[in-house]
Amino acid sequence: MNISIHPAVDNGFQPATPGFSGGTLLCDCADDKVEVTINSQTAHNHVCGCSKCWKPAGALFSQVAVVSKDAVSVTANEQKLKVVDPTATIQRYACSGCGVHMYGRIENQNHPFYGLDFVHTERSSQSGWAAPEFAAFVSSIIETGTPPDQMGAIRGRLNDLGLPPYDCLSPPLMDAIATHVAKSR
Ligand SMILES: N[C@@H](CCC(=O)N[C@@H](CS)C(=O)NCC(=O)O)C(=O)O
Ligand SMILES: [Zn+2]
Ligand SMILES: [Zn+2]
Repeated sequence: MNISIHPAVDNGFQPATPGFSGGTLLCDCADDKVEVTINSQTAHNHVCGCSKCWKPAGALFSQVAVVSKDAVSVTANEQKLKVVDPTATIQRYACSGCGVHMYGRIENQNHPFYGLDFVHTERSSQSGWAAPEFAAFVSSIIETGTPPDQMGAIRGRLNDLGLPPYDCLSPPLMDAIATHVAKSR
């Protein structure tokens, strides 16, 4: 079976470039592209199988990383951005022309990841971004139509790519969330 996880990982991927300090993300519109400038390297890059994260056509997973919200600014055609689901924890700003999600922001100041934005660095023409490290919300791809009997092969492919599969976030991130909850009690 030919499994396409995501175009940015299907043929392997490069490690981050030391000292890389950011770049620009562009939407998929032919004209008047939305541009988001990121003045920093990203962290915790991963592929996500959940139904809410933006996936390129044909991909089973999204690729998404975090970066300080202070490093993120919309530098062209901001008027095209719309929040996909205002009730979601992550406010995902999508281009109303092409549908590409340009950044996601958490407005709840009590959330463990408050202050971090979610970005898809494959929308950048620069190389040097943080490489993906793991696969999150893997079982969630069933919710959007993947037959359950393909999950063994998909988890195997993720392991082969060096992206250990988890059905929520990775253990270090789950520990960070639990630590935040424990401290807030
Ligand atoms: N099984 C659900 C999982 C959704 C989910 O919890 N996604 C995670 C990873 S992105 C999350 O933190 N979501 C917060 C949000 O979407 O605002 C789905 O596929 O829709
Ligand atoms: Zn667009
Ligand atoms: Zn997700």
